[in-house]
Amino acid sequence: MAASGSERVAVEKCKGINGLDKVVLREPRGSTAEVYLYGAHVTSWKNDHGEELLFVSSKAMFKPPKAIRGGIPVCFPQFGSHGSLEQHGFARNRFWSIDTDPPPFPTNSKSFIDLILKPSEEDVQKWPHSYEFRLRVALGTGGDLMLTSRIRNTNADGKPFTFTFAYHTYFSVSDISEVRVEGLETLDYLDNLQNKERSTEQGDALTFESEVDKTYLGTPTKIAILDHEKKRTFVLRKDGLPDAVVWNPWDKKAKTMADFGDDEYKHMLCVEAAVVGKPITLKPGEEWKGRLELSAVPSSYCSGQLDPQKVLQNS
Ligand SMILES: O=P(O)(O)OC[C@H]1O[C@H](O)[C@H](O)[C@@H](O)[C@@H]1O
Repeated sequence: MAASGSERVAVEKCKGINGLDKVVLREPRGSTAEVYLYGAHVTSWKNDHGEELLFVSSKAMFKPPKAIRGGIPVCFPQFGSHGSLEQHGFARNRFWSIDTDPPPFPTNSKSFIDLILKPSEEDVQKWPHSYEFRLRVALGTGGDLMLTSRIRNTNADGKPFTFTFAYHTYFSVSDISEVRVEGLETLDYLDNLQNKERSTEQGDALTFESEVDKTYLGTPTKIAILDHEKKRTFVLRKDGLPDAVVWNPWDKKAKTMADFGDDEYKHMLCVEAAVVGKPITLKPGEEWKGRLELSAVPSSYCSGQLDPQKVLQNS
């Protein structure tokens, strides 16, 4: 996959913070992404101007067994506290391997990496199942970031297993109070701050003025995050991931988190493509696929009026 001559290498394996292995993806026009093998964790996604699009806390530890605070943690086999396992499952704090011989999987990107996670003996004690979890991280021409998870039940005892899942994406935003999220209006959600009580969202785009931790159920495949100050819109497209979690800890919770700066809540928003409401069950031999595609586009802002339909259609 190495490019020749003056071209930059599309996929480079190197050492990251604290000597942890990471992979750098580069796309010819200049976009980049970085993935740590620890957690198969995307920690950076930059556009062709070199601007960072993901939030990673200045206090993130990059120290196993703590998951990295920011970027895109992968939550599996459990999202949040929806089950008896540790919060968000264990995939985010396991060492993944590079999958040198992945099953055929078409791509038109030259800049991608395939990672794989299989259970250790210790994992089997916690979750008594055998599986192969393959994650492909790819940078498209134009700089889109694409994550595809393929999870296969390889149980030899004939038993199915059930899981919940999320790509826990931390977006970098200029100022949380200037941000709107479109695509989740009028949907039902579970309010994680109210014992997962079910409510219905109002008709307006979401805006933020306090702590939020909601799981929206059965969302459209496209969600937009509009950053007015940056004049940037993130567009999430998802497949196989019906739900979306929206999280910002705000000031009080921020202060209780050792790996998160007191004021950093102003510059991040998590919008997480997820499967929570109806967990996935796989029989032995069956495979599930969940795909997330992120793009960042300049947003037009005319005299205080953003037409949500236009933003969603044009992107
Ligand atoms: O601190 P973590 O385990 O990484 O979780 C961070 C957050 O993740 C999700 O967004 C959950 O909905 C929140 O309840 C949780 O606080």
